[in-house]
Amino acid sequence: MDEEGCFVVGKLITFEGPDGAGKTSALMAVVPLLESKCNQDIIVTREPGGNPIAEKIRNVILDVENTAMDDRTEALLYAAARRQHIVEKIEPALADNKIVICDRFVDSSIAYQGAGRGIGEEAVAQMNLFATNGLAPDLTLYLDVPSEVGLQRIKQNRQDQYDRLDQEKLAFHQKVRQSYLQLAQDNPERIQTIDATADLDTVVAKCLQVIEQRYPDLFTA
Ligand SMILES: Nc1ncnc2c1ncn2[C@@H]1O[C@H](COP(=O)(O)OP(=O)(O)OP(=O)(O)O)[C@@H](O)[C@H]1O
Ligand SMILES: Cc1cn([C@H]2C[C@H](O)[C@@H](COP(=O)(O)O)O2)c(=O)[nH]c1=O
Repeated sequence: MDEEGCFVVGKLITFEGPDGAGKTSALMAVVPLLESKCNQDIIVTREPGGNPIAEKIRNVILDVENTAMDDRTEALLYAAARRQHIVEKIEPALADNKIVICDRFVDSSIAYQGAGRGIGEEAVAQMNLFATNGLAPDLTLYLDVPSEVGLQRIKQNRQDQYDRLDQEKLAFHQKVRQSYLQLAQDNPERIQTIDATADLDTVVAKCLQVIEQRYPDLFTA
């Protein structure tokens, strides 16, 4: 049940981590494996984005031309995209008893805008409550890598897709990672940390194991 009294029956599972941790790669490999064993429908989505309005906001946020963007404007845009995504896509899917697997959610705002930009993690968490109306993930897989490793992966393999946040200095990404580690420490039930320095197959196997252990009833033997 959310704070407006809507009945939420599905599950929201989020993937989090610093840039280049391998969230998208892991998620894309995990989902077909889950689908082959799971009794419930699964939808995959991402933030910022996930629906046409939020994808437009994503383009504004990540545009390397937008060097003048104020830190609070950035935080508000992420939250605005999130609100639209929740209302249009996440809540209807949860109400329809689906499993929603989302590449990033509020923890990203807390780590990147709260800690990375220095707005304050508590302030960003509070501001996001307005956007989420209390909707929170049931389970979060936090893929942990040292910032240098994540940035190196992006530099090596994805330089053509460098966005405004990827361009930030190492110190920014280190603050982001420290914030994620603190979030994981403060929310041990919800957030499961996965060592993402391992090879992709190992990371994928670990993600599957965590999900299956948490929700054994969803899977056929
Ligand atoms: N476990 C891994 N070991 C080595 N390289 C990896 C691993 N996982 C992903 N990669 C590579 O690292 C790069 C970044 O991966 P990916 O885009 O999945 O990360 P991400 O966490 O989604 O990044 P971002 O948040 O910046 O979008 C890709 O080129 C991918 O092939
Ligand atoms: C949701 C969200 C994301 N970010 C940052 C993290 C990344 O650098 C970019 C885009 O994400 P992707 O994984 O590369 O697709 O946006 C953020 O700073 N705050 C957020 O709330």
